[in-house]
Amino acid sequence: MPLYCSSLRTQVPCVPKHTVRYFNKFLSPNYVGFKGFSLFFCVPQSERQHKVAHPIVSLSKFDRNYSSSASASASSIMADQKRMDFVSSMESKYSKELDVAVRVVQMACFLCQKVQESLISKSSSQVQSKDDNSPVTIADWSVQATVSWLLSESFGSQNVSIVAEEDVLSLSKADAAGLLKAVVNTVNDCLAEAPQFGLQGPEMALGTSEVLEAISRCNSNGGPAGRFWALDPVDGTLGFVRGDQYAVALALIEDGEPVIGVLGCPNYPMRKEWLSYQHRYHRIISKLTPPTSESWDKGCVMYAWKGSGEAWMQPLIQGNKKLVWPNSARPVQVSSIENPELATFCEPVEKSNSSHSFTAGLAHSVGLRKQPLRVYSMVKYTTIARGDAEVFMKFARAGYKEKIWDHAAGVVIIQEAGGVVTDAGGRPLDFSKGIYLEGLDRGIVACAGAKLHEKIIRAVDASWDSSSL
Ligand SMILES: Nc1ncnc2c1ncn2[C@@H]1O[C@H](COP(=O)(O)O)[C@@H](OP(=O)(O)O)[C@H]1O
Ligand SMILES: [Mg+2]
Repeated sequence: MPLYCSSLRTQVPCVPKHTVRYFNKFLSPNYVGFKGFSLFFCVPQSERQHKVAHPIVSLSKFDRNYSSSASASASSIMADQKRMDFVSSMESKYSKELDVAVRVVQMACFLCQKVQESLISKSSSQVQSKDDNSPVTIADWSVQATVSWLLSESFGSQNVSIVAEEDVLSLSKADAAGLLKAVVNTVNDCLAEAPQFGLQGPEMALGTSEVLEAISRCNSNGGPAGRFWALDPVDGTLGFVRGDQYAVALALIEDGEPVIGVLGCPNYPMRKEWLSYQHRYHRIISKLTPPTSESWDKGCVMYAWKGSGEAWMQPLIQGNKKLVWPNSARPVQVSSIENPELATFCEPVEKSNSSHSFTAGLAHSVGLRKQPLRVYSMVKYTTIARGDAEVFMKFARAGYKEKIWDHAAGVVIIQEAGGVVTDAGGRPLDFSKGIYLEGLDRGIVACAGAKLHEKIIRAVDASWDSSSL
């Protein structure tokens, strides 16, 4: 793989020196036109799939234009300057949060992988049912405790407010002593590995009360003002217990808007065609031909911060390797396919979560010809952001209220990867009204591009009244 490590080091006004950036697209390997800071790796556009990145932040679309527009007018340079100042200020505002969030999600994925292995190889006795009959496992509580503890340690508990899916009610019941013990052990086993992820674990193993405290500290109700984290410790628990796709979703929401999105997808296959296979089949094949330590077979953490114009994907930490930033991160981008005939749409596996018959009708009317790709969890957002599918549609039954933690991280990532996410009325999702996406119009439509999006929104309008939703 031709990789250019540039040692160009010159100064550019208005960009903080600490900001190390990855130059994307516009740079040729021998590029010298932009009086840049430390250029790390510059790879030609044709090598896009092999690009290796990057520090915590990246060049926005603006920056790319800026650098290539030698003939820009004075006024546009001033506008560019403003925009660049804005990007730089946002970078310094969120860089620590993004760094910590990605490391924390890496750790959560590590935890989930271990629990999923043991769930599959043993029995399903570790799977509990919640009041709404959805499954919950040791992993859900353990990830919530681990993320909550690590965020509090990193930013100070007084500065951390978290909205998350799980509570401690069923864990605290008298007959749940075994379950609670397993959660405490799982959390401590995971936190013991914190240095591998560049984070600091506790000096001594956490006790039961500390673990329960970390879980129940995630009791924020969100809202329109201030900062809070939205966490879905294991999104797609059904996929998780079935050995299939699931995600760890962490978003930072500020004044009602998601500003950082991080999605850990431990089973996300690097070969897109594997998404349509039964995961069990993939597991068998992986066992027969195990990936080498160098090959990136499956599992990633995808992340973005609002306004950067970039979304990134890094592999999960394997074995005893240490997470060294940027951990071979690569930029991801939505697909450029606009023709519905060539587009793939994805939707929930469970028809109780989204009407398959309604989306089939929509697909037909807009000319989507391919079989739907049914995927558990927010991995569907990953699929769009990475360009492995072009459309994601979800139409829940009437009365179901979507929760913010099921969407916040994915929305930032798709938008920064170049895609569009709205409700079925074409409006942005509203994360400012508490734990639910209040006012959501009918369903959720995420697309790689505006043209496909528009077609689907129009088709929803045309067929809604005759639907049974
Ligand atoms: N009846 C329902 N309608 C729509 N979504 C539902 C639902 N019941 C559960 N969900 C949500 O769908 C998620 C699973 O998504 P998917 O269907 O895309 O795999 C669940 O998250 P958890 O698995 O975190 O509980 C849950 O939030
Ligand atoms: Mg969920």
